[in-house]
Amino acid sequence: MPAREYAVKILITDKIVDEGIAILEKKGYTVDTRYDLTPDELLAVAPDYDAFIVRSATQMTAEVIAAAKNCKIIGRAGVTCDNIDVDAATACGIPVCNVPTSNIVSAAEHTMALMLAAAREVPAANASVHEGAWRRDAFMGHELFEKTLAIFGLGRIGGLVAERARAFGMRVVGYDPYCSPSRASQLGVALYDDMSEVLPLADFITVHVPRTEETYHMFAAEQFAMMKDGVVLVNTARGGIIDEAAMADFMAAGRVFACGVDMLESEPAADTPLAEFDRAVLTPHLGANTEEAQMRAGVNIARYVANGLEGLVVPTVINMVADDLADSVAKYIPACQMCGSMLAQLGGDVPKTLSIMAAGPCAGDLQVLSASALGGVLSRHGQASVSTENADASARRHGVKMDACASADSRGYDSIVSMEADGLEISVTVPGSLHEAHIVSILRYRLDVVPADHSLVFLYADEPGQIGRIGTILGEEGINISTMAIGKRAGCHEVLVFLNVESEAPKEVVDRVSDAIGATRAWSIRL
Ligand SMILES: NC(=O)C1=CN([C@@H]2O[C@H](COP(=O)(O)OP(=O)(O)OC[C@H]3O[C@@H](n4cnc5c(N)ncnc54)[C@H](O)[C@@H]3O)[C@@H](O)[C@H]2O)C=CC1
Ligand SMILES: O=C(O)CCC(=O)C(=O)O
Repeated sequence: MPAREYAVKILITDKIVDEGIAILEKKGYTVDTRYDLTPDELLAVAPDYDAFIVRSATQMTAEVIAAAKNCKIIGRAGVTCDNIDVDAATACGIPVCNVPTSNIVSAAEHTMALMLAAAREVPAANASVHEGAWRRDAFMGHELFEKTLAIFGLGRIGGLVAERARAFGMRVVGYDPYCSPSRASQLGVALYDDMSEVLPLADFITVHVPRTEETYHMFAAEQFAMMKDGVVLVNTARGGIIDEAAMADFMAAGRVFACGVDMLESEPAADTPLAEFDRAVLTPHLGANTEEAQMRAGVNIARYVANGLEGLVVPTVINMVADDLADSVAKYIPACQMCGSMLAQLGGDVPKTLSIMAAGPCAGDLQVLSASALGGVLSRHGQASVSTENADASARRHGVKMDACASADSRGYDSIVSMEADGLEISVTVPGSLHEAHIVSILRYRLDVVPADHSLVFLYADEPGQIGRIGTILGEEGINISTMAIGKRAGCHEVLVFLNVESEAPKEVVDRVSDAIGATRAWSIRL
């Protein structure tokens, strides 16, 4: 990264995981965490910051955004950006990005938890036992098996709920005017065009639509009147979609058996009419509150915000060009940047050629992968910001001839990107949802390593005792090895050792190791 003239400051106003904060601090940003700012305090400090990271509690109003004169990006560590005035940000030229798949599994699982808890009166039964009672007859619940579940909103979370409900043996029907019949049929959901046709069919109803003008009080007295007696409703989407007062009336009348509600109309709030019902299972916006979702959200939003500050491609910008980039491509952006940076360090100069070959779902946007790889290559040579818009011009300016192609051979991985710069090769794959890039081949030596900030790479003859020599010298020099991977290449008597080290090894140390093991090549790599 080029030296900065002033401290770039990031304000985080809702708690994200420490791992996310560490990513930003490692890049040299000043990170302030202020989790209890009042709206007025936020307005007052807004001009001081280059970037903001929020979850759902902070209101990034038009006024705050206008005050944030130095803001270059706003990151939402979650899915929904309805607490950010996105139009105001767009008008100010500020990209807003999110992590759209970070918490969807958690939200879907919370939906199932609420559905089961409501159907079996788990909270009330639990409370009674805590009070010393043993009232088995008081709690007679309902099975999910062979019941009809109506899902309103068949997007990311609605789709995951459909899969889970089918595993419980439920019949699943749905209403979503924007869902294609083929998606519904893939999900095993009978799709209806009219909400009023669906309501009388359902034993259970779950809501997964955004809160918009169209969906506000989408479930009001008129809709409750169309539902089956004894229906169970779940809302983990947004408050206000269900009219709480109407639902309370139908619960009081015994027409609604129970409900599970994660999102109240005004948040934070305990003054809902639902609070008086034991069979109203209420949680304080916990859909995304799992270790796993928060790790994905915090780590990935930190990476995206850093990208935005460095002028690199931000895969999940919702108000500008990179909108709607599939997660399968998005997670390869930092991976390609990292490999580009490694290739530039292996080659020692800007390469004359840079070829990208991608296989699997990541091949869905070769332009983005190429721009990211070039960004990594050029970050070592004075140009930090490469986007899809300026990639061609940047390549021409630096004399890099680029090409990219998709391949049908993903070598057994879900997706893989192989890149070659002047004949030097690196292949990377990014399994799972934590976006951890694994190098699976360097210079055609096969291995599996997640590179750290500092690493050492040696090529040497495969003879007994070599690893011991390396370890001894690094130990003597006070350099701790955190991980080690050995790469082999068919028919080659040399091996490649890749060592992640906890601090940068000075050149004299690298030379000392090289001499001791007779290395034919040695590199010290910094990411
Ligand atoms: N409880 C929590 O912590 C969390 C809640 N959420 C909420 O869950 C909801 C769903 O999120 P995603 O599945 O990621 O969104 P998504 O955008 O993938 O899906 C929303 C679906 O609703 C459909 N839809 C829009 N208007 C509709 C209408 N009038 N009638 C029926 N369908 C309509 C859309 O076509 C789309 O398929 C959002 O409201 C989001 O804010 C998301 C994450 C965590
Ligand atoms: O934990 C959060 O930030 C809220 C999650 C949420 O509601 C969302 O991502 O839309």
